[in-house]
Amino acid sequence: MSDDDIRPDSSQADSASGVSHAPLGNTYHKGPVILRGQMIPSETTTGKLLASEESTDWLHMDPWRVMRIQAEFVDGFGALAELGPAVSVFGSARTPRTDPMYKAARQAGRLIAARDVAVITGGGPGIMEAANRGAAVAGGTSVGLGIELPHEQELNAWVNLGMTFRYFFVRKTMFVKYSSGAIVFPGGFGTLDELFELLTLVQTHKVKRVPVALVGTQYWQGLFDWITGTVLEEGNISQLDPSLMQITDDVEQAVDVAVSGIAR
Ligand SMILES: C/C(=C\CNc1ncnc2c1ncn2[C@@H]1O[C@H](COP(=O)(O)O)[C@@H](O)[C@H]1O)CO
Repeated sequence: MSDDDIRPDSSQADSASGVSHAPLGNTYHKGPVILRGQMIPSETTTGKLLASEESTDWLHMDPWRVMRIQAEFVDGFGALAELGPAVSVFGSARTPRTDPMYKAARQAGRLIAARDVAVITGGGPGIMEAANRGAAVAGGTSVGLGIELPHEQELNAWVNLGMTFRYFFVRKTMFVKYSSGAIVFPGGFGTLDELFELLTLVQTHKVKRVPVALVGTQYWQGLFDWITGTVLEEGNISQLDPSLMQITDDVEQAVDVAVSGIAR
């Protein structure tokens, strides 16, 4: 029975005489609530649902946004729940295909896939494309978790399991939840955001330790020295924290580090 069904209240009817003793007339059932007489609404719930609306302001309000965020979590969890072991590869969206780091990220994707581990990237160009390419060509699972950006961008052509997110924080949850390790290639703010998100969650024990390999000693050493020097000396991190990441130029070693968190 639908929640807006109107039916006579048979408990009030005298079946012998056939005379209805429902002094207030029909009973309107709204879930567990009954309404009679003047309390019966002129519009039904279904009627309201199906009515066309003049204003679409609600589309841009927080309660509706919360529903969209929920939907994004549901779709993400649904798409990735059965992925199996995976490693995230982060790095610049701007790395040209001719750059040695593009080649290195491709190699990383291939080596990760060869270990039967899925590769997860942001699904964009540059390092992301290279890692997806290496994984897909090697016959592996090549995941792209894209982000809706003002200038429309497709997921790169080497993604074989992809989803595009509207919200950065939902997408970042997916990276953290579904990867057991990460390889970080040279990159800009996006890459640094992904690296520090991971390190912060590990440092604060929100997630268990995730091995992180940084590829490119020349690129990362300055940051690492500043962290282990100034940041540590000022007492803003603990002694342990710098060991959460390892820097290398050797892609095979980076893959070893990243997959070391996967129980076999
Ligand atoms: C800037 C350009 C394209 C952006 N396209 C992106 N698509 C998917 N994911 C992206 C994109 N840009 C950034 N990201 C995420 O951040 C990391 C790279 O950011 P960076 O600032 O380039 O370091 C990356 O790992 C993604 O997850 C024009 O080509």
